[in-house]
Order: sequence, then C-alpha cells, then structure tokens
Amino acid sequence: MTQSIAIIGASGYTGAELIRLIATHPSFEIKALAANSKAGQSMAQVFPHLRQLDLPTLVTWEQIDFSEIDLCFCALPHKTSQEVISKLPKSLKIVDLSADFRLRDPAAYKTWYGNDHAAVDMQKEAVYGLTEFYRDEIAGARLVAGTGCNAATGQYILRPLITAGVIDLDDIILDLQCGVSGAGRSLKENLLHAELSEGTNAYAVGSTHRHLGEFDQEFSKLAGREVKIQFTPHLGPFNRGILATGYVKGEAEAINMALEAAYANEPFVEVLPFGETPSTHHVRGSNFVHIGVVADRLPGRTIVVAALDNLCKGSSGQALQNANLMLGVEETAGLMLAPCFP
Ligand SMILES: NC(=O)C1=CN([C@@H]2O[C@H](COP(=O)(O)OP(=O)(O)OC[C@H]3O[C@@H](n4cnc5c(N)ncnc54)[C@H](OP(=O)(O)O)[C@@H]3O)[C@@H](O)[C@H]2O)C=CC1
Ligand SMILES: CC(=O)N[C@@H](CCC(=O)OP(=O)(O)O)C(=O)O
Repeated sequence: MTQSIAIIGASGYTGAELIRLIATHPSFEIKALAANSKAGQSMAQVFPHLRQLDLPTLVTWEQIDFSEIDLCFCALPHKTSQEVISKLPKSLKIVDLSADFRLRDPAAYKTWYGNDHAAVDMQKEAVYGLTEFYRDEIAGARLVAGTGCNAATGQYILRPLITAGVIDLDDIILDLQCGVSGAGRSLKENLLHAELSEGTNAYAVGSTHRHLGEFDQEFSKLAGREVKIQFTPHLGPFNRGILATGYVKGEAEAINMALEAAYANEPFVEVLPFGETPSTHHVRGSNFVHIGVVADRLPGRTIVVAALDNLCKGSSGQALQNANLMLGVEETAGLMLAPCFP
C-alpha cells in the first residue's frame, strides 16, 4: 500500500534531505511540497541536485489538500511551525522537525525560546522523537517532535550512561562541533564562506544554547532528579556532520558495556571497538550514529565521542524513521543508504 506524504518547508535543507531519502522509500509517495518565498517554483529550480526526481511544484501550505495526505513533515523555523501546525487538520499525522514541540513544560519553553507557546495543548500531546528511546510512544503518536541535532548527538552518548548509573551526574561536560548546514539555508554574515572557512568558533558559551532545554528535560526525567550538564557547541567549517565529545567521571569499561548493551539491537547506532573514535566522514549522508569510548589518562575519567549527520540522523533521517513507525512500515525503510565517502 502506498502512503501519501506532504512536506511543508520543502525548500529548506531538511526538506531537501527528506525528499532525497523518500526517493528510495518502498511505499511513501510525495504528493505535496510547500514553501514560502519559493512557492510557485519547481524543486529543480530550488535544488538542482533533485532534478531527476518527478516531484510536485512548490505551493504554499494553505494550498495543500490534506484530506489525501497520510503524514505531513513540517520543516519550518521555530515559532512559525507552531503557528502553522495549530491550523492543520487535527487528525493529520505530523512529524515536526522544529524545536516547537520538544519541551513538555511551557515555562521551560519560554525560558529557552523567549515567547509563550501558541499551541500548549499540542505541546503536551507531542512525543519526543529520539526514536531508540521512545519507539512505542512514537508508533502510537499523532504528533512527533524531532529533536535538536546537537541534542540528539549528546543524548546518544549520555542517556545509556545515566540509565546504567555508571557516571557521576554532577560532572558531565559535552563539547560539540556542528557543520554549517545545521544553521539552515539562510543568509547570515557568519555563514559566508569567507567568514566561516579556515576557522572555527564556539557559540552559546556559558551553557546557554537552547538545546540545554532538551538535555535538562530528558536527563532529569531519566535520572529522577535534576541533572544539569556543561555544554559548548562550535561552528565547524564543514557542510554536514556533528561530532560530540563527552567528558565524564566513570570507569571506561563500564561505560563501554552500558553503551554496547543499550545499542546492541539498534539498526542505526554502532558502538565502535573499545578505544576507537568516530569521524563525521564515516556517517555523512547516512542515518548512522557512531560512538567510541576511550579511557582518559586521569584515573576514573572517560571520553566518549559520537558522530552523526545533522541533516540525516539529526533531523530528516530521524523524522523518516519516526514516520515509518507512525505509519506501521519497516522502521528502516528508505534509510539504509551507506554513508557517502570521501
Ligand atoms: N538544519 C539542520 O541540521 C536541522 C534543522 N532542524 C530544524 O528543522 C527546521 C528546518 O530547518 P532547515 O531545513 O535547516 O531550515 P531552512 O532555513 O533551510 O528552511 C526553512 C524552510 O521554511 C520555510 N519557511 C520559512 N518561513 C516560512 C513561513 N513564514 N511560512 C512558511 N514557510 C516558511 C522556507 O521556505 P522558503 O525557502 O520558500 O522561504 C524553507 O522551506 C528548523 O526548525 C530547524 O531548526 C532540526 C535539526 C537539524
Ligand atoms: C551550526 C548551527 O547553527 N547549528 C544549529 C543546530 C540546529 C538544530 O539542531 O536544530 P534546531 O534549530 O531545530 O534546534 C544550532 O546549534 O543552533
């Protein structure tokens, strides 16, 4: 049976990545694609790399006939997403890629995003989209909130360690580099080639990045007590990929065992042989996550490194994995592409 798919925000990076992945999906068919400033254009005009695909012309989301859609991906900026989603049919299955439905607590949302939420009921209804840890809830959900790409990478490292009780919860440092496509296809000075290439910089320093709202929510829920980590992201001078490095207090062997046990049956999460560390080069364009554990020279301290592709496992690949669950098809459908290397 074919399932009909719509994508709102199809003219952005995550929208294009969804289309690339769905192109090989055995049962999903793209019926409608929506944009804002680019409505009226063909996808070949907006994204020439998708020229060979037979795709509908971009329209505005108001022009879509949702009665013929089984599931809608929403890849819009924060705030716009909640305004649009609150106007969509209440029976429509939605996977949202924005930050708007990730945080359960309206007060926490206001702290990290600065505004009151426009759809508090839907915020409470949404299921957090980190597939490996919310699989059953996602399968029964109507609205799934895709995670932040930085937030996903950090959680792949830390969630199993918190659950297994193998690290000191008051001594967690996470450091991360995110490729420039993480900022979307927008024109900003610091994203110009001349100002980005051949250098790197930290941002949101002082543990002020909004993805800390997701870390606080998820880690505190897992631990049954408040957990706050130190987190600094860096803007990487590369297009795709996130490399996160966690510094924790705990024994490396126990940490490695906890990660191996947590991901033993996961199709997309791979724990590398003990002592090896991952690279963004080896997950690029794929839905895979690689994780590696190394004992630090300081006794009782361990380094854990994770790599994923922000546009795939960090957003669109995760979104497709969740959509597969919501529509009852094979979870890995359309997602077994090998990484693109070099
Ligand atoms: N990039 C990444 O790695 C990740 C992104 N995300 C989140 O996913 C969402 C999409 O990100 P990304 O694809 O990178 O963003 P882009 O900036 O590349 O694309 C944004 C899309 O939203 C559309 N849009 C903008 N404003 C409006 C509006 N007022 N009404 C309707 N459509 C509008 C744009 O249309 P048009 O171009 O026609 O104006 C475009 O299709 C964001 O919320 C982002 O935070 C989440 C995880 C990772
Ligand atoms: C380089 C860069 O700007 N990266 C983004 C990652 C964005 C992301 O994960 O998505 P959301 O915006 O949906 O939270 C950042 O750190 O804000």
